[in-house]
Amino acid sequence: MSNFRIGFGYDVHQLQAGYDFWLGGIKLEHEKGAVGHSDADVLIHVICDALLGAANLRDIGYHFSDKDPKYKGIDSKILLKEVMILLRNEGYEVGNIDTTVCLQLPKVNPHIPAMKKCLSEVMGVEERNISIKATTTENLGFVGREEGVSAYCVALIYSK
Ligand SMILES: Nc1ccn([C@@H]2O[C@H](COP(=O)(O)O)[C@@H](O)[C@H]2O)c(=O)n1
Ligand SMILES: C[C@@]1(CO)OP(=O)(O)OP(=O)(O)OC[C@H]1O
Repeated sequence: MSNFRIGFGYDVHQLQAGYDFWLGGIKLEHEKGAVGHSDADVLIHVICDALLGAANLRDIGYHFSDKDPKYKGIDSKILLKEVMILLRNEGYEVGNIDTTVCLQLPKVNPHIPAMKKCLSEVMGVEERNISIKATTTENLGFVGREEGVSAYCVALIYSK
C-alpha cells in the first residue's frame, strides 16, 4: 500500500530590464528578466516548495537561504536537484506535478516542451508527470502591469 502526500507551492519574482529571464530551467528572450538572490526561476522555486511541502520538509528558503552568498545567482536547477535528493532520502518518489505560471508577456506555451524536457532530466521524473500551464491576469495587478511573474504548483508524492 503506497503512502500518498500532496504539497503546494507559490512564489513571486519582480521583472526588471537588465536581468535574465530563467523560467522552467530555460532562458527566455525578453526585454525584462526576473530579480532574485538566485537566478529567480519562479517555476522551479514553486516546484521545490510543493515537493518540500508534500514531504513536510519546510521550504526552499529554509534549505537555501537568500542571505547566503553561496546561493547568489545560483542556477535553480541545482536547488531542484538538491530537493530531489532530500525527497528521495526520505523514501519519497514524485507521482506528478501540476504548475501554472502567471505572466502577462511573453507567451509561455511555445517554450513548454523545452521546459518539460529540462525539468524531467533534472528531476528524474517522466515528462508525462510534469504539467506546465500559463495564464495572463488580463492586464490586472502586478502580473498584468508586467511588474512581476508568479507561479503555483501542486505535487503528489508517494512512498512504497
Ligand atoms: N504568458 C502566457 C499567458 C498565457 N498563455 C496561454 O494563453 C492562453 C490564454 O491566456 P489567458 O490569460 O487569456 O487565459 C492561456 O490559456 C495559455 O495557454 C501563454 O502561453 N503564456
Ligand atoms: C532561491 C533563494 C535562494 O537563493 O533566493 P531567491 O532567488 O530570492 O528566491 P525566493 O523564492 O525569493 O527565495 C528562496 C531563496 O532561498
